[in-house]
Amino acid sequence: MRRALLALPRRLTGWEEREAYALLETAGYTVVDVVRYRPVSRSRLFSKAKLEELAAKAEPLRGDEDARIVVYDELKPREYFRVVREARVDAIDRTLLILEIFALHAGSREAKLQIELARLKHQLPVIKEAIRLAKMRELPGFLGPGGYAVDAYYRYMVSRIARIRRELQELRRRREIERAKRRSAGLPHVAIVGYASAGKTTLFNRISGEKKPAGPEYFTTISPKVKATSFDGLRFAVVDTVGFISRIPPEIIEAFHSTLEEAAYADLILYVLDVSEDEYVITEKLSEGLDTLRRIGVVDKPMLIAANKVDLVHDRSDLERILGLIEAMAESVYPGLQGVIPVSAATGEGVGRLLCRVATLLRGTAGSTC
Ligand SMILES: Nc1nc2c(ncn2[C@@H]2O[C@H](COP(=O)(O)OP(=O)(O)OP(=O)(O)O)[C@@H](O)[C@H]2O)c(=O)[nH]1
Ligand SMILES: [Mg+2]
Repeated sequence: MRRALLALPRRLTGWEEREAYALLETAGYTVVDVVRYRPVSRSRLFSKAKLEELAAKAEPLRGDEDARIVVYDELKPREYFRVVREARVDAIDRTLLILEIFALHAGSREAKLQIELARLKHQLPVIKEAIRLAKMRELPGFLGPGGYAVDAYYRYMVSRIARIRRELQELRRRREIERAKRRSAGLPHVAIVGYASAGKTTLFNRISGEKKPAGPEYFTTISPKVKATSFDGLRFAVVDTVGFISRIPPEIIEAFHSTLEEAAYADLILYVLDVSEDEYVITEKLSEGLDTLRRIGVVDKPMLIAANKVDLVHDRSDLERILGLIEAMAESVYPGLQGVIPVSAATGEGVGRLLCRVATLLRGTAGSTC
């Protein structure tokens, strides 16, 4: 495990803070100390005093190449250099933390390239700032003398970004051809979406008979998985996608466009929601998720909500109330909602009924019995 000093903004809610710790753990960090702060302004996160506190707490990490200060926020280049110069420990922000996790799980060439692209785009302004500082002689010795090395690195990054973009375009074109082939074979598409760790892959495996990895960590699934399957004589393709998290950084939204894009092309959205969590968390995650979908252009496509992990909810009247709440909330913001169905992807409870509803909606027949 790598050691981390965590800098947490005070505005986070309880579950967002738990999400922060979960992400750090998934990325392989042990948090050795925490600094809480209120940003001074949009561009400046830390006051002078806060910076000194950060540096003091980072002291034990000095000299440890793997250790990081993790600023759970957006770290602007100037602020990055302030932190690193004061604390003398390298720092990453929330976006880079998420990219580190993505890198751990990226299997396909496309996923790897997308992560590299997102990382390069994130680093570019930092390198620009390094060039500026080197020219002002404020950053002696950074990446070699005189800033020439930095200049060369900057040019390398720009050309690498262009190369990756071209290769990604080619991969995307191939994916479109694949998608078109599946379509001409007449297969309707069902995209499974939802928050990280909601149980999307577990449901995908159960529906498709696949054995893709599922687990309690965040972002077990990075690139989309497609499998043709059938229910009640109807063949369809089911697609597993990357999970949502709160406030997805814009770099990642773009980089993972192709994964989420599957949802935009699907005939039906299966939104997996973990209903074993606190009521407040469930509704927050639902509205965040619907927001993310809206941003990729999914606004009124038919959607079923799979209220998952009902095996963990023991009080049935509690469950009824939560299901009602989810339905009311989703209906008020998402016109395409076709129902909320309680399931357990783990035990299989309710999955038959869910598939019956899926088949009915895909066939477009009215008056179904499920
Ligand atoms: N008790 C219970 N656990 C479940 C159920 N469905 C999934 N899980 C567990 O929840 C965890 C997350 O499941 P995944 O299927 O990996 O979730 P995911 O949504 O694909 O997660 P990411 O790919 O990381 O976004 C795993 O530990 C599963 O075993 C369920 O119905 N009941
Ligand atoms: Mg998954």
